[in-house]
Amino acid sequence: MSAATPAVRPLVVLVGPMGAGKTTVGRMLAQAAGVGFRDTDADVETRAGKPVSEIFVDDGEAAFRELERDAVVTALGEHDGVLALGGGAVMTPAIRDALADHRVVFLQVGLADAVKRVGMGTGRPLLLGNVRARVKQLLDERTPVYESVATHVVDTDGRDAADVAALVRELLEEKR
Ligand SMILES: Nc1ncnc2c1ncn2[C@@H]1O[C@H](COP(=O)(O)OP(=O)(O)OP(=O)(O)O)[C@@H](O)[C@H]1O
Ligand SMILES: O=C(O)C1=C[C@@H](O)[C@@H](O)[C@H](O)C1
Ligand SMILES: [Mg+2]
Repeated sequence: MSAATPAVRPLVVLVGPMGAGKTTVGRMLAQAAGVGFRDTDADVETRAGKPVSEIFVDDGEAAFRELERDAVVTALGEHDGVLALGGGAVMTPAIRDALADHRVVFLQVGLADAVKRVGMGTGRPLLLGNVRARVKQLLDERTPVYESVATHVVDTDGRDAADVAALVRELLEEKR
């Protein structure tokens, strides 16, 4: 009889809106916990050979969402550290299903802090135009979805990224 191979799974999956700090906090948390960090936006960019903003322009959002779905499902099955998802990943039903028995932390951010953090950068194609209005619309549409997949919620408003990482770390320790 062969010994069962334990399933590889992330220590924690970070979800939340653009500017919540999934990438920034995720990196800090992984370093502090001594585990690897992986970001599905980066995985998609590697696979496509171009930045997310170019995928949206050249191939469209639907093509990006397909690449994202494959990247998330793959990473959930092979990464055992901190995994950050793209801000809109939870809007894909197959991704929500795949998150079902994982530890998922929703990094919550309000409109004012989110707008401050994303600034006027051009790397986020869904924010082109009126940044504040787009962020508000996405927060309104997506907040219930983040809440539905989350096992934990951490409020990041008014906290710097290191404080948020420390809070998530405490939460992971508590659950051991
Ligand atoms: N808690 C925080 N306080 C202040 N600034 C922050 C905080 N977290 C992240 N930032 C800053 O906000 C910007 C966006 O953060 P980051 O790229 O980590 O967000 P994200 O959630 O990964 O967004 P996306 O969904 O677009 O990938 C960065 O400039 C980062 O340094
Ligand atoms: O919120 C979103 O839909 C997105 C967030 C980013 O992480 C990227 O995945 C992309 O810019 C789309
Ligand atoms: Mg990110």
